[in-house]
Formats: sequence, structure tokens, C-alpha cells
Amino acid sequence: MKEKNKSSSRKKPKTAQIRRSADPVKCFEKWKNKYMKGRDRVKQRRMQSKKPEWQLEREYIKSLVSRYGDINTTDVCRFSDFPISKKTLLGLQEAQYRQPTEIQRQTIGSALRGRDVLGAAKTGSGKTLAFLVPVLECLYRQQWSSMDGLGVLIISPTRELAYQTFEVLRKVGKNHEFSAGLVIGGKDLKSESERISGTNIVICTPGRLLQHMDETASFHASSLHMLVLDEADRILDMGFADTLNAIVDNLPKSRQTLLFSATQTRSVKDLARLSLKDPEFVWVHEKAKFSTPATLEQSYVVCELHHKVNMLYSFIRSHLKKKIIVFFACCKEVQYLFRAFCRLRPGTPILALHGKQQQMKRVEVYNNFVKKQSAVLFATDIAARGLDFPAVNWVLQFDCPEDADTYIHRVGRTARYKEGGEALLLLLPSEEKAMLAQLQEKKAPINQIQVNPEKVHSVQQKLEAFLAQEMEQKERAQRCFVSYLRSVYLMKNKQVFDIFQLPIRQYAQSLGLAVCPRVRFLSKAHAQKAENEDEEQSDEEEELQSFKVQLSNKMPCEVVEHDTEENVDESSKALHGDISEDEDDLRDLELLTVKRKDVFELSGHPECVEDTSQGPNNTRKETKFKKTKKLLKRKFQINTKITFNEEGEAVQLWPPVQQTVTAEDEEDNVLGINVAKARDRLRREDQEFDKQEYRRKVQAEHRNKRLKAKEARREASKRQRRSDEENVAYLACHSGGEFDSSILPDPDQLHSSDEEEEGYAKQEHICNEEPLAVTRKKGKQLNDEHTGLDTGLSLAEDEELVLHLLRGPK
Ligand SMILES: Nc1ncnc2c1ncn2[C@@H]1O[C@H](COP(=O)(O)OP(=O)(O)OP(=O)(O)O)[C@@H](O)[C@H]1O
Repeated sequence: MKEKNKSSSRKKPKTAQIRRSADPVKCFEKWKNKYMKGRDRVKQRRMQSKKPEWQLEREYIKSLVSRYGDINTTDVCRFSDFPISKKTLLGLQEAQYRQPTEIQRQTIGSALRGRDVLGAAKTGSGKTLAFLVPVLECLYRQQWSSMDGLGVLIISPTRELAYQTFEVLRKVGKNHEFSAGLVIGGKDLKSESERISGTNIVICTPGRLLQHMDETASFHASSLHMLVLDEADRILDMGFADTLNAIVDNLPKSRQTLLFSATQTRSVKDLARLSLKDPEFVWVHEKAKFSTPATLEQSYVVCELHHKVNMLYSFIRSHLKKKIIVFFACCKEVQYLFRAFCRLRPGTPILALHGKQQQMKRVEVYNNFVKKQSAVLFATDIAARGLDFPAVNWVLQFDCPEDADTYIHRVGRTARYKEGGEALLLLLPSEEKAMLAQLQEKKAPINQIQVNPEKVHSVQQKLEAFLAQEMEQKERAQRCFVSYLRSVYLMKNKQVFDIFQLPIRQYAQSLGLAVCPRVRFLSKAHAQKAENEDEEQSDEEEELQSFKVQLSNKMPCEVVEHDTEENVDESSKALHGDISEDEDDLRDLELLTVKRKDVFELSGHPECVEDTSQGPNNTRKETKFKKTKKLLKRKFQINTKITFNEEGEAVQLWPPVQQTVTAEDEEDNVLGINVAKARDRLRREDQEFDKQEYRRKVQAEHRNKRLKAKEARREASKRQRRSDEENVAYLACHSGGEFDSSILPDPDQLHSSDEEEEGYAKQEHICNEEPLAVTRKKGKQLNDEHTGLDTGLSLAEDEELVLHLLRGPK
């Protein structure tokens, strides 16, 4: 209380002062001003609340755009430091993105200002958001709506990457009203066509986009504002060149273009294709010591081709609780080894992702692997770029990557955004040197490690057993074998990929194949190589010879020319052969078929020779012929073995000397061939054969004649019987008295014999021989019966005799 009184007493003089100095007019004026200000504010607020939302938004956008010029990359610590919309900021916050990464900090500002950007940063450094934020802001700035159609195109090299980007966009842009669509192959084109024209942001793969540009009438890109190429170097490379050129032709030139990749293209030609306008190059890690993430540990193992499968199995067995991606060179390898490893049951889930799978399956595998804590994903390079599988511990490269860039992208599937990871590369001895040089050039630090051979389990026998059980699996193994070899054969960098150094037979065995499949393109490649070497050799010889000639100061032009001509002739012949074989080879590459080797040399059998001579397998003969020719060309000296007989004469035992054989010793001597004698013998054999053939024909003719005669006889006897019956009937009609039937043939007997004959005739269809014998018997029987009636008279006399008998003793 005391204190209160004190303070009031202290205040008193002040209020008194004011009161004393206060001029009521002034006070009123002051109050009036204050009141008026408050009233204005309320009025303004009322006015503002009446403003349409779009106008407020426009003003907000204006204020944002006005801040674009002030963006200072070094000052940006949080996404909110960028002049970006509240909707985008909210999306980023909800997805737990607060601080931009280096590439985001350095590119978002330029992209917001509308510049073309080429962004490059290590794998897993956040390039996706670096272009998605400007994409959302670009359309927001334009107040884009579904009525405006396509505003932004984002092109990805693979379906999986497009799908992943689409998912990130959905997360970050969920507060915006734009429509977004995923346009990738393997989906229903019709339903896509119906919706694509009203889609504002299209995320697509190049092929499918071009298909819509060609086939969907309502789809056009005339109002496009921004084009983004994710993994730009891949999209700009040869594989997509034609498709991309066709797409770019359909896009307006006034657009903004953003290119992103961990291995960015610097080719002016590429950039010219996209008609970039004064692009900004942002190479975040250009000065970095290494091109791969610092948290990534990289190592390699030198391993023979036929040990790789064992190595993979052993690796998986010793990393059961890890999440691993294994990269292979081709789909067929993934298909076979995935099934083989599933059957081997290594103790961890195994998944497979490759381009030959159906789209639904691909998405399912992708989502499955994202969710898994520990699993092994067998994949081709479709999983090498951009995919952001969480918490991958290991990347194992089963097959050597095509180049250092592919290596960087593959290993980049682990150690993403501040996480750690490990990568192991299996290198063949023939690949080691050249590949390491490439990696060094691209600043990828890699160390060699040794493998404990005791820890490597062999699975070859198990694989062999599987293949023996399942034909389908065996075919898969064969396809895997051929496909791998083909992929090596087609690789451009021959310093790394030398197919001639591969232990092919052992490789086939390591896949569980008991017999090494025949690969036609390979044998032809071998032949071609041998011929090239021959040519080189002959060139060298030629040079040497001309040099010698020059030295001996002669004018041997004719000789030299003659030699050369011969060589040219031969080589040109060989070359022609090769060309045709090469064409075959190319055909092989189109439709590679696995051919079994003639393990048991069955083709040596005369029947097989006949078969092969009819079909296109003639080439096999040619090849043998060629081989022999080549051997002859090389002028091999065959060893000879000479012994001395008791008289001291030299006798050559090997190689057997061909001798002319005289008529006497021909049979004894099996070593030599007398051509004249052999011809004679052949002629004799021919004559003998002709004779036999003639005899067979004559016999057949006789047999036919006999059969015809028999048939004729049978017909005649039938006719005879019929006429006899008619006579009997006639007689029966006209007889008034009793008839002694005993003197006539038994009609039942006749009838039954007929029936039997019919029966035999029927049986004839079943068996030819038996009825003939039976008919013969029956025929004889009939004849016997008829002989009882044979009076030795003519028919007229017989009739008279019968009438006489009938008249009988009157
Ligand atoms: N600002 C950020 N804050 C936190 N995490 C981020 C940020 N930006 C990106 N990430 C995360 O980093 C990871 C890698 O991002 P992203 O896939 O964009 O990398 P990338 O550079 O495109 O990789 P790649 O070169 O392999 O395509 C993702 O998991 C993503 O969620």
C-alpha cells in the first residue's frame, strides 16, 4: 500500500504538469488525428477484405518476383530465404526439407530468374528438388490452371526414375492446384491420351512422349514454359538422339531449359541441339578432389570370369543383413541368375529389375526394394541412374560398366545425401588396366582388395543339377551365356572389353552348362581376327620382301607384283568369304540362337551328312575346308617316322605313303588307293545294283500279272455260277414233278461259300496275304464242286441232257 501511495505521489506532479500545459484545443486536435488514422486503417482493412483473392495473389506474386533480383546464393540458409511461394514452402516443410543442399542453393535462384541452367553435382546431392522447386514456382508465377494445358515437361531416361520424380513432385507440390501426369511406356495409351492434354506438368520417358506427340491429336506443347532433362547426358547421348531431336522440334523456342546430371554434358553440339540461351553452368563439385560422394568406400577385386558366380554367391552369403544392388550387363543374365540364386536360397530376399519385365512388375519390384530393410536387387543399368532407394549398403558391379560415367552412376545408388555406403567392382584380368585408367581420369578413388579363397563357395555343381532338372532353366542359362558374350562383343571400348581373352568354356561351366553353347558370331569373330592377323602378316612379309629386293638392287617388279597379285587374290577371296560370313554374323546378332555343339560327332554319320547337305548347314563344311586351307597355307611340316628293314632299306611308317596297288596286292594293301581299280569296282557295283533293281521290277510286274489273272479267273467262275443258278431257277419253275436235288450242287453250300468269300474280301483290308491263300483254297473247292457237274458236253448238250433226265422214266 505504502509503495502504491509512493508511486502515485511521484506521478502526480507529471499529470499536473500536463494538465497545466494542456491546451484543450490542442488535445482535441491530437485526439482527432488519432481517431481519423484509426478510422482510415479500418476503412482500408475493410477495402482489402473486399479485394478478390486472385488480385491479392497477383500482388503477392509481384512482391515475390520483385525479390528475385536480390537473391544472394551465399546468404541462403533455408528454403524460406528464397522468394518462393507459401504453398511450395509448406510442401517442402511437410516433406522435411528445410535447408537447401549446395546444388539447390546455387541453381534455384538462377532458375527462378528464368535462366537456362546446366546443373552438375555428385550423385545423391539433391538435384531433383533443384529443378522441382523452380518448376512449381514457374507455373505459380503464371497462375497456371488446368485450362492452360501443358506448362512443364520433365524428361527422364527410365520409367523408374520418372516414377520417382513424380512421387517427389506429388509430395512437394501437394498444396498447389496444378495437375501432373506420369507418361511412361507400358501403360494404357488410350487412357493417357484422354488426360494428357489437360495436364500441366508431364513427367515422361522420351519414347512415350514422342508417341503422344505423334498419335494424340489433342496433345500439343505450344504453350510450354519449361523443359527439364533429368540425367541430361544420358538423354542427349546416341541412344535417344533421334527421339529427342523429334521432341525438341515440337517445342516452342521461347521456353526455359534446365539440364541436370551427376555427369553433365559439356558438348557444345548437344547444347546447340536444345538451343539454350546464355545458359548458366553450375558445377558444384568441379573443384572437388573426387567425383563420387566422400562417404562412399570403393574397392575392386580382380576375378576370373568363371569365378564370378561363386564370388557373387559368397558375397551375398557373407552380407545377409545388408541391402545390396548387383549390376549386370544384360537382362538375360539377370533373368537366369535371379532364378538360379532363388533356388540356391542364400538366406536373404532376392529381387530382379530389368527392362524385359512388365511395367506392373517393375513398379512392384521397385516399391518392394524401397521398403525392404535387407535384400539383394539384381538389376541392369535401368537402375543405375537417379534411383533413390533408401539405405542401400552395398553396390556390387558383377559386370564391368560400359564406361567411367556408368560406374559413377551405379555406385551412386549408395552413400546418398550424407549417408555412407560401399561399392565393389568385379574386374576381369583383361579389363583391369584400361578400366582403372578410366576411373582415375574421372576422379573415382578405388582400391584393390583381395578375396580369401577359402571363403568362396562353389555353386557350380548345384547349378548343374538345377539345369539337369529343368530344361527351361537350361535354356535361360544358354541365353545368359550368349547375351553376356554379345554385350562384351558389342562394347565400344575394346581395350577394356576383349572377347578373345575370355575363358569361354569355363564360363559356360560356371553357369552350370555341361556343354558350351556354340556362339556363331564368336567363331566368326575369331575367324575374322585370324584372317586380319594373316593379312597383317602378309603385309609385313610383302614389305620385307620389297625391302630385300631394294637392297639387292634388282628390278623385280614383275616378281613382286606377281606375288602381290596372288596375295591380293587370296586375301580378296578370303575377304569375300568373310563378308558373307559377316552378314551371317550380323543376322546372328539380330536373332542369336543357341546352337548345340556336335559333341558326339554325329555329323560324321552318313545320314547326318545327307541332312546337312540339304540344309543351310553347308557352311560348316565350308568352314572345315577353309580351316584345312588355312593349315595348308601355313605350310606345317608333318613329322615323318622312318624305320629300316632287315635289308637296310628305309621304310616310311608315318604319314602313310599312298601307293599304286596292283590287282594282286590290292586286297592286302589297305593303305594305298588305286584310282583306276576303285573306279572299276564302283562301276561293277553300279552294274550289280542296276541288275538287282531290274530284277526287282520284273518280279513286281510278274506278280501284278499273276494277281490280275487270278482276279479274271475269279470273275469268270462267278459268272459261271450265276448262269448255273439261273439255269437251276429256270428249271425249277418249269418242272412239274419232283426234282432229285442230289445230283445238283448244294445251294446252301454255294451260298455259304459266297459269304465266306465276301468275308475274306472284307478281311483283305486288314491283312493282304491270308485272304489270298484262303480264296485260293475256296476257289479250288468251288472248282471241285463244279467238277461234279462237268459232263464234258457243251452247254446246249448239257441242257438237253438235263431235260432228258427231268423227263425221266415216263
Ligand atoms: N534439401 C534437402 N534436405 C534433405 N534431404 C534432401 C534435400 N534434398 C534432397 N534430399 C534427399 O537426398 C536424397 C538424394 O536426392 P536426389 O535423388 O535428388 O539426388 P540426385 O542428386 O538427383 O541423385 P542422382 O545423381 O543419383 O540422381 C533424397 O533422398 C532426397 O530426399
